[in-house]
Amino acid sequence: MALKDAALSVRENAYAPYSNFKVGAAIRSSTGVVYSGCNVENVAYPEGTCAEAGAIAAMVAAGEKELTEVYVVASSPQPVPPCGGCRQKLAEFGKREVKVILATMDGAEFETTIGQLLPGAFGASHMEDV
Ligand SMILES: O=c1ccn([C@H]2C[C@H](O)[C@@H](CO)O2)c(=O)[nH]1
Ligand SMILES: [Zn+2]
Repeated sequence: MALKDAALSVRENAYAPYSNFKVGAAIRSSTGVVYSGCNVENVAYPEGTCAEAGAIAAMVAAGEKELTEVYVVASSPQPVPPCGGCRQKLAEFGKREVKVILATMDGAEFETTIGQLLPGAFGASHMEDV
């Protein structure tokens, strides 16, 4: 399945009664499998989780640890950039060059990379002396 179709499809399942802002994310793993996730909010607001986090959790639960492409779609006028936490999560499982497409429901797409979203990322190399 195409990443775009997977992201649009899973977005319909988003649970966002507090923000009314539904987000869908799809990632392709290094084996070519597509995993998807949607945002899941909670009445205790900080307990809500992002679409990107859901897709990554699905990939890891399936036994995979490398993502090679990301697609995020939301019903906003402009493509929505992942939050800071999701940028760090994406950087954990994807190389800097990995393409990230941010899209709107109207079909507008903005292309970036994990490295551009999180320049100077904290990584394992920073702990080498520990
Ligand atoms: O990239 C993003 C940005 C926001 N949200 C969710 C979190 C929250 O449920 C709602 C409003 O911030 O959108 C995501 O899932 N991914
Ligand atoms: Zn997030």
